[in-house]
Amino acid sequence: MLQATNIHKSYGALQVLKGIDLTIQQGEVVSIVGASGAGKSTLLHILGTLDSADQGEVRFSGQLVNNFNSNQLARFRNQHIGFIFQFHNLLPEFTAHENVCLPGFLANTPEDEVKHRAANLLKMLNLGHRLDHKPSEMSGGEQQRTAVARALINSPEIIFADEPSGNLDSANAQELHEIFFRLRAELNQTFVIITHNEQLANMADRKLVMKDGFILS
Ligand SMILES: Nc1ncnc2c1ncn2[C@@H]1O[C@H](COP(=O)(O)OP(=O)(O)OP(=O)(O)O)[C@@H](O)[C@H]1O
Repeated sequence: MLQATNIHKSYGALQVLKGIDLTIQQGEVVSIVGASGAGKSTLLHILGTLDSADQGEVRFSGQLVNNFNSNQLARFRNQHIGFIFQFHNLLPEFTAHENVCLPGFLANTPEDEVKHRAANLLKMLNLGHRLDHKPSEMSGGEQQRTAVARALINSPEIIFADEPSGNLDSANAQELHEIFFRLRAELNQTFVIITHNEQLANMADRKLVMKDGFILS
């Protein structure tokens, strides 16, 4: 469902990605590991259309996104891609339910449908009792699970996660990792996950090791 070909990216004289080829199938959980500075986040941002490559192509289900303008990209991301970052980036003045609803409203999905779906997702992630809580009224694990629900609200084809459990204690990290695999089992959800957590990296269907701008395996 995702195909990246010959991706190159430099920042000034620094060549960060030197020709990455990568294909991700629907329902796969793929982890990306590698030393700090290896280019993992840069690659994830390019795959997720948050940044553009200097050279190479990114296709989703055959559709080339390289030439999309910024409005087209924003719409494409909102409808097809979910993101989870190390820090949840929830809006502090909104409740968990409102935070999850927001990308659904931006996609112009009918309001009732969005609200119903957001509540169901939060319940599915064991947050049925936290719908009306603001981020500051939730634990770190609950905040991150809310971010997972937000990533799922528009039924994305793929979710990109950058160090999703990097800010969690081991019990919450493990719960989050189990959720990823439950979502794959129940929804055939596709994930590409950058992680320094060895357990998560090894649970994935494929573990990609990045070094010096290339994928080693
Ligand atoms: N916007 C930018 N401008 C200049 N250099 C950048 C920029 N973004 C990243 N870099 C550099 O590119 C290299 C790769 O960064 P990247 O964040 O992709 O690495 P990473 O493998 O994700 O590292 P980490 O595990 O520490 O998050 C680093 O040397 C970084 O300093």
